[in-house]
Amino acid sequence: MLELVDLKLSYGDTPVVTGVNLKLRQGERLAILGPSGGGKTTLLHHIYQSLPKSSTAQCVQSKALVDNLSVFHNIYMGALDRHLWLYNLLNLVWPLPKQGSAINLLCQELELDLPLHKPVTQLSGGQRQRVAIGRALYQKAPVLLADEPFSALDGEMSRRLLATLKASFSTQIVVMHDANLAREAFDRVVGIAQGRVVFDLPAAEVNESVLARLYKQENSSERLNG
Ligand SMILES: Nc1ncnc2c1ncn2[C@@H]1O[C@H](COP(=O)(O)OP(=O)(O)OP(=O)(O)O)[C@@H](O)[C@H]1O
Repeated sequence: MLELVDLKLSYGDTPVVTGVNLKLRQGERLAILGPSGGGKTTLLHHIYQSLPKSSTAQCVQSKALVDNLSVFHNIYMGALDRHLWLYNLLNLVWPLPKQGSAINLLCQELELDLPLHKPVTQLSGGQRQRVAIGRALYQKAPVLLADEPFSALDGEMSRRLLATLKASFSTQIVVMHDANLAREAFDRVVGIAQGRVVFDLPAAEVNESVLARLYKQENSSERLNG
């Protein structure tokens, strides 16, 4: 699907990702783990830019929802590319019943028992994350790219939502912090620290010592900076 060869990414003069080699395959569920600030979001953004938009759904961090819009509008945004501008405009001004019922159903699946007209500013962190997941599901594309979609959810709910995502996306690339969930629910895990790939392994081979090596990179960089 996509091969990254010796990828380097920077913000201005500051390198953030260095010498990354990764083969991303169709039909695979890949989790990206690693210490904070290691370059996971930057890498995911690059992957998103490199894939065809028509086949890729993006689940943004919940802070990227449009605050002054409702649950309905934030989820409907996932469908904007599927419809003509006039249809989109009508829906945004006066939601059509067909779209209302589809989004209502989706909210039930996401265990979001809320009025669809509620502004997302009035939601909890976990509810906002599920609205962001809803928007990605409403894009109806085969490939999911998600940035920490479960960080504000409890483990049991994350597992139920992972099953929903599995049924909807044949290919997944998900940045996450929960190593246990990554090992349990994904085929392959890539560890990124200080902008480099520390490991790229089948999920079953990611053991405690592999994880310790990944997070040790964070401590050593903190020591250097401190
Ligand atoms: N827009 C930006 N401009 C300049 N530097 C940035 C920008 N976004 C991120 N960075 C820096 O790039 C580095 C990598 O950030 P990135 O968000 O990719 O890491 P991350 O692994 O996703 O972190 P986290 O787990 O905390 O979300 C960090 O040092 C961060 O400060």
